This record gives sequence, structure tokens and C-alpha cells, in this order.
Amino acid sequence: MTSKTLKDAGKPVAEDSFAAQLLKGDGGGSETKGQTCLRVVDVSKVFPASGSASEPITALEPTSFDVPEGSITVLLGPSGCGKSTMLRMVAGLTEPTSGFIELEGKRVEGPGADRGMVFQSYTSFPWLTVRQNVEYGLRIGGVDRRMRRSEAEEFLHLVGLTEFADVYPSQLSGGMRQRVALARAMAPGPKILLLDEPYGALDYETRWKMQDLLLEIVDKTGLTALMVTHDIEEALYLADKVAIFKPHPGRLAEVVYPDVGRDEHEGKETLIVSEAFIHWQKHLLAGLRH
Ligand SMILES: Nc1ncnc2c1ncn2[C@@H]1O[C@H](COP(=O)(O)OP(=O)(O)OP(=O)(O)O)[C@@H](O)[C@H]1O
Repeated sequence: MTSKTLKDAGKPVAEDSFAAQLLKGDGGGSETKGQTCLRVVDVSKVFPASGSASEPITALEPTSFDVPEGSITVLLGPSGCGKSTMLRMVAGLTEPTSGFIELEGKRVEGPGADRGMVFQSYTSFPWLTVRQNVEYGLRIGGVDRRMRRSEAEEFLHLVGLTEFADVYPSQLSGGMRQRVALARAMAPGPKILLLDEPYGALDYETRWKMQDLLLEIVDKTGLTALMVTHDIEEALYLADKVAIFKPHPGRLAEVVYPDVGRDEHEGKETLIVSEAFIHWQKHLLAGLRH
């Protein structure tokens, strides 16, 4: 894969910094690819009856899947099939009704810095500059000022925002704000990135650029990502593994490994009209409809 944003990724960076480890490929990437990063075992979620809901709502029936290290796994499905609920349980923001979740063998029992989240709505603090936003998680984690600064520089470079370090998020476009969110989520050194429809509010062109950026980051750093989308094209473009969910009640219907031959194409233009891509598009569409 060609690397635009990360073309200088090999340049020297602060010793022992998380960014340095990632860019040297010590972040868990190719060597460990194929091992399990996240395990979801028989996880269900039932919301109790309350207010307008006279009956409990089964958001998700018992669901099991795993997320291989250094890969992108996508949860795909229509509205209301429990994708976001699943991601929130992985994030530790909501407790499962049954089952359990393990991240690198450790039970998830609440939110933690080992998971970095990116949402559709821009999640940066408007009163902090771009740099301060990226430094925020490091500050909370007790990283000293000098190290914070150098880590933030590296992550800003990684997402192509070096020149915008001292502006406020309100001065940026939607795509750039999502770059800030990505850098901010990566800076504390999570084991996995959790992305909930991160590009849903972006126009096609910007979305495409952000998809390429995510592919480049995962490719370069070996980070693991679990992403929610309802967009089949996006799922196929990004995913090594796709878990197809269905609604009423929310449940996991099928897990596929769509081999669309991404590496055989220069970019998305030719990939999305290729035979393999269209084959998988039909497969996922049928999977969602049946
Ligand atoms: N806090 C909550 N209380 C009650 N019901 C909820 C709550 N959160 C989600 N639900 C219900 O759980 C079901 C699954 O919702 P969820 O948001 O996880 O689906 P989704 O697939 O992510 O859909 P969307 O793409 O629209 O966000 C829906 O019926 C929803 O109304």
C-alpha cells in the first residue's frame, strides 16, 4: 500500500515513546498478527423496561466473536441491530447482561486507556487546541510535559495535522476534526481502537481519505481496530473481517473474511469495480437482507 501521510514514518522519534514503538513496528503489528486481541464470549444486552418502554428491550442476543491483532474488524448491520451497544460494552461504557469480554486476556470491567474511542460526533474538547486535545489522554495518564509534547507531535504528524497544532477544533473541517479524534484516541497507546461510524457525517471524498488514513495507520503501526458501520462499501474497503448483525432482536448473523484483493489495486477507484469486490458486495447485501 502506498503511504502518503506516513511517508516520513521512519524518521527518528523520541526514544521509548509510544509513537516511536508504533512506528518501529513494535506496537504489536506484523509479528503478532493473527493472535487474538479481543474476545467477545456469549455477550448479550437487555435494557430493562423504563419510561416509554413497557417491556425490556433485547438490544443484542448472546454474541461471540473475536478480533485478530493488527487487523480491522467491522461490525456491519442496519440501524437497531445492536452494533453500537456491542461497541459500548467493549468500551466498558455499558455492562453486558450476560457473557464476558476479554482484551488481551484481561476481562473488560469498565472504561480504560487500553481502548481508544472515535465517535461520529466530533469528540474533541472545543476549548483546547488541537495539540492540547491530543495531549489530553497523556496528561490524564500522568505523562510528563516534555514526553507529552513529543508524543503529540508524532501523532499529529501521523494524521497530517502538524501545521494545525495550535488552532482550535472549531477552525477545522469535519475531516480534520476526525483526524484530531484519531490522534487523540491513539496517543495514550491503546491496545485497540474502537470506531463508531466515525466517518458517517463526512462527504464521500473526505470519507475516502479518512478510510485510507485508517488503512495506512493500521498497516504502519499494527494497531487493531474494531469499527461499526452500516455501509457495505466501507466495510469491504477496510475490513479483514466482517461480522454481520441483524435487528429485531439484534444478533450476529454471519462472520466473513472478504478477500477483495486490496493489495492488487492502486486505490479504491479500481478496487470497488473489481469482480472480487462486487462479489463480496452481493454477498454482504444478501447477508443483510435475508
Ligand atoms: N440505553 C438504551 N435503553 C434502551 N434501549 C436502548 C438503549 N440503547 C440502545 N437501545 C436499543 O437497543 C437496540 C440496538 O441499538 P443500537 O444503537 O445498539 O443499534 P445500532 O445497530 O448501533 O443502530 P444505529 O446504527 O441506529 O445506532 C435498539 O432497539 C435501541 O433502541
